[in-house]
Amino acid sequence: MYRLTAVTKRYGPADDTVEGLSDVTLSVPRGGQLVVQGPPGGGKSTLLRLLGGLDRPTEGTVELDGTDLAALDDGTLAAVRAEHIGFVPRRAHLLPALTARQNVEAALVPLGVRRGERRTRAARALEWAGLGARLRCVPAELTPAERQRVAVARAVVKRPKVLLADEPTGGLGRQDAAEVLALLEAARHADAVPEPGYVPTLVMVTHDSATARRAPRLAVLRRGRVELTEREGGDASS
Ligand SMILES: Nc1ncnc2c1ncn2[C@@H]1O[C@H](COP(=O)(O)OP(=O)(O)OP(=O)(O)O)[C@@H](O)[C@H]1O
Repeated sequence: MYRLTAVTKRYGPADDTVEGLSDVTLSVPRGGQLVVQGPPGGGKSTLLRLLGGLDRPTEGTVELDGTDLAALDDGTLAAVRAEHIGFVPRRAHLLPALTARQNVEAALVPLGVRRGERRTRAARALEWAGLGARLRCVPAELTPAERQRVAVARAVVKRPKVLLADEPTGGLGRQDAAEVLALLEAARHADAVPEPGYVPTLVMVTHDSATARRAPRLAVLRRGRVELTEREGGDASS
């Protein structure tokens, strides 16, 4: 469960600050879903960076399952990120010399998973992502949409508590974008994921209006301020 309490993030020197986020309070239950929208500069990336422990708030607390991320030292925070937070960026950023399978396996190395298990889990995650026939391809041999699906598999394979996606379909055509979004949403359904019984919390920045309409929770960020809409039935009906 994520709980943000009175979170403000300021950038820049004291005499010339920009507020990326202003007094944001919200929570997302374990296994729940939040879609984030808003105009350019509204604070979406700032929010994701704080949720992902990539940055610390100027004021307020960002708690993941009761742990205040900002109170952790850098080493502990890095370990929490490696184990519990799966991030899908705008562009896949795969390692060009490695195959799709090796790219996915790489997410398990910091967790000390042995090689045989890494290979099995990476293959399973890629099969789940519809890339069972592409395991041995290097990124240059994959389409942009396939590379983005590898990025989703790489985030999911370690069974993180949370999946964070920052405009994961940027630059993709309509059909490809819909497939990547469907994959991310599918990751929340225990029967569809490669790891039985695993349901991550999903926070996703997307401009896709159909995804926003389906989301049990929608946060619109304008000038750092949040407007939250929760749909009746919440995550149960999603
Ligand atoms: N590292 C930084 N240094 C200074 N100001 C920053 C920094 N990062 C973000 N900002 C400012 O904080 C505000 C929110 O930016 P943020 O990138 O979070 O918005 P966004 O909604 O993700 O925008 P976009 O859709 O354009 O990516 C903006 O005014 C931005 O200029």
